Amino acid sequence: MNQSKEQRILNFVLQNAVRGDPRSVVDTIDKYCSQKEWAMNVGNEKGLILDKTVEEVNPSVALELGSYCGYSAVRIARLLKAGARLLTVEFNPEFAAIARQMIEFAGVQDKVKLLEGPSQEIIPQLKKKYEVDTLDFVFLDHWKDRYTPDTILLQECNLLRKGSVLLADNVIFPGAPDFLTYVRESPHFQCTNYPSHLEYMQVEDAMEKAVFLG
Ligand SMILES: Nc1ncnc2c1ncn2CCOCCNC(=O)c1cc(-c2ccc(F)cc2)cc(O)c1O
Ligand SMILES: [Mg+2]
Repeated sequence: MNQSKEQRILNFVLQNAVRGDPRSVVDTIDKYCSQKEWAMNVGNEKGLILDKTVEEVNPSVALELGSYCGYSAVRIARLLKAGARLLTVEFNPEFAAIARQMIEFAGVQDKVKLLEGPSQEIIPQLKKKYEVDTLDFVFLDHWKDRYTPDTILLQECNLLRKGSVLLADNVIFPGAPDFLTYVRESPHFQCTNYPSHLEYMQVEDAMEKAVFLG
């Protein structure tokens, strides 16, 4: 049975990156996906916006929706302080298996817990099953039409506190227009837009930061 693109990305990392070095894993995925096969990692241009936001927030508990191959989980985890943790949620079992191996190879497995399943099932379990009080940082990078319902669900589950930061990928391409409207019109969020480009392409994209005001 021929390999999936995601398996080819993982194999390229296993053969070319440095085990235990998150930066080399991130750079190696970017090298493969810019030169050989496009894939929906957040990429380096938007990745720098992600890095700056994570450094600014310095989260103790972070959530990622949409792990894919683990690129942004590795990118986020490498910046977390001792004792901080990232929960990353992936719906697709093949992607989850690849992401687990990517996280392990990068050496950030002690900081990252990958939860397999749809976000709308996992989010209500975070407090009781995964011992989360509130989330300091949330990276939204899953189905674009889940951004709004899951932002509402996070509030309903009391998982946000005054100052919790949401950062959403792809608000221009593929686009999350209802999410932009929702957070920008809500009195509970203070929003900032970061224009950028679609990973590995010269197509306009952007990230939106939404700070929960309580
Ligand atoms: N836990 C969960 N619960 C629910 N759903 C879940 C889930 N975990 C995963 N999923 C499923 C969705 O996962 C992937 C979502 N990401 C994208 O679709 C994406 C697409 C493009 C893109 C595609 C084609 C183009 F031509 C141009 C750009 C670019 C990006 O940067 C993207 O992030
Ligand atoms: Mg994305």
